[in-house]
Amino acid sequence: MQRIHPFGTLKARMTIIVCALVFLSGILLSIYAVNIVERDMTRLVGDREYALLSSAAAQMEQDLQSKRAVLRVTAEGMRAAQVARPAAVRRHLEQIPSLDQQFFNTVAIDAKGTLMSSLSGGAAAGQTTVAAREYFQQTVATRRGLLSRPLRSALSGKPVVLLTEPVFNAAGTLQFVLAASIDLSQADFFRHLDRLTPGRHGYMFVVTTEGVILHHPDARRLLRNVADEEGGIVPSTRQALAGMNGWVLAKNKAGVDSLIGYRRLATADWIVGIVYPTAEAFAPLVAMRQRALLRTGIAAAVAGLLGLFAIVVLLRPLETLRRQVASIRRGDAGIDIIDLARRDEVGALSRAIHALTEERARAEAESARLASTDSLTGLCNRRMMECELDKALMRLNRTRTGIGVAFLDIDHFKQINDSHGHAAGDAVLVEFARRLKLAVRGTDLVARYAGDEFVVVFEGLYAVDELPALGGKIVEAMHVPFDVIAGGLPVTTSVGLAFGGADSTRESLLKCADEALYVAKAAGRNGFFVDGVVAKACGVEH
Ligand SMILES: Nc1nc2c(ncn2[C@@H]2O[C@H](COP(=O)(O)OP(=O)(O)OP(=O)(O)O)[C@@H](O)[C@H]2O)c(=O)[nH]1
Repeated sequence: MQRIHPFGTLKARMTIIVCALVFLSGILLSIYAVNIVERDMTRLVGDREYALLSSAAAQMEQDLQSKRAVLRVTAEGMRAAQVARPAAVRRHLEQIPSLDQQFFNTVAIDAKGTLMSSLSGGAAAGQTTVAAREYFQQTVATRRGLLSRPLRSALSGKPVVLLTEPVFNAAGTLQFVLAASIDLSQADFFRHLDRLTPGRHGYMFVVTTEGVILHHPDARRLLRNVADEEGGIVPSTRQALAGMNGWVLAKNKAGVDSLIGYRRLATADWIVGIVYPTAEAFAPLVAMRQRALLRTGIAAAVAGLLGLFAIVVLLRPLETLRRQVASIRRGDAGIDIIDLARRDEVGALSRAIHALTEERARAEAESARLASTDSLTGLCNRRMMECELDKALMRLNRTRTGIGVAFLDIDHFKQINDSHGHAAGDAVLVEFARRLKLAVRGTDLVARYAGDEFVVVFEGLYAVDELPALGGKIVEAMHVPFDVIAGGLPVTTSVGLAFGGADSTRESLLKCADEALYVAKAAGRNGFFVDGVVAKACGVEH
């Protein structure tokens, strides 16, 4: 039997396909589920960070408001007290402790832009002028306080932003301008932001809407404009400068994938920002994805094993059927061992195999019959006769009896054909065969040898003396005219008979019978002749 490669079996292929499908669908499902969860979680984390950012922005806004309020109240007090001279101004400022708490420094600048007094000392009053500074000019022009652009302080050299407040006299003439600075390099003002710094590598920053950096963990970047920096503005910051509030997933300036949020203040042209590297922000998500994929893989492997087990169990009847067919082929068992009662595909296959085997057996029997039968007369053919004669000769050893062989030929059969046609000749052959069978015992073997020649094998004879009676019976059986043409057709036969024992062969017996037939023919036909018994040769006349 042809050996099947282990991976070529239906079982192996089904298992591989089932495992692959389970694994693939498991992985795809888990990727799909993880993606949905990740999308929601990302939104959740982004919204949470943005909420923190908004609260930090609100806090910063409140800080600025309270600083403005302190400065405005100070200016109001000075206007009400008609404070005008530098010394009086300085004294007044020194009496307000919240100025010191809220600001890095507070200065008074006269209407011409000359420094009148500075709370923290520094440059000498009367010698420093800020007339050219934008914040001073705008305050004078608008007669209102403002929040300046970030700048480097002329007094301290520090990066600062200034809050200004004009002080008028009773007639409404500008007396001087109060300018209070916030030191951008001091963490104090941005403490709310820094408290909210996300993770280990995240950071908060503040830029003006023009892109100037007010607060950044890298202090060297303070007062730089993001547009002037190497690499230019990252796209998300460009959007924020254009007015976008919200968060995005994008690369930061260093090229790190990050969650980046922006929140613009309502009362200042400032934008508070947050940068949170995604590797850190979504670390739990990454861990969750790995866990999910690992568990899916394990589940798929278990499902595959269960699938294999199920396939092995389900295909067992097929294996049983294969074994049954193999043992039927070897001849160890009959066709009946196949279970035909199953109600599944294996049952259908069993029934098909059973039916096929039976059909084949029938066909073999039929072809064996055809191979051993003469199709016209239905008698055994020559081949079958020779085979049976051989067997009969072999049996003689046991039975210790003799055997007789009769060789027959229809007399002048050619004339019958020629005179009455081939069909009539066939009909004569059929009738001749029928009569011949009736003339001998049912146990005798009657065969058509060839054309109009027939052979009869008689078993169980004891002596050659028995043959004349048999020959006579045969010749006699043909004497009634054959009913194959109107009025009947006289048909006679000549018979040669031979007797043999255990030492005879098929060839010798047939040869003797044929020779005896020749004698019978020569003697005038319509009679028989027994080989070796010349005295008993006799003609039978009609
Ligand atoms: N109709 C028919 N004729 C057959 C068949 N087989 C052989 N024959 C014919 O049978 C004839 C046999 O003739 P022969 O045996 O030569 O001689 P015969 O006419 O019988 O003369 P004798 O044998 O000498 O009496 C031939 O003409 C064959 O063609 C057959 O199946 N059907």
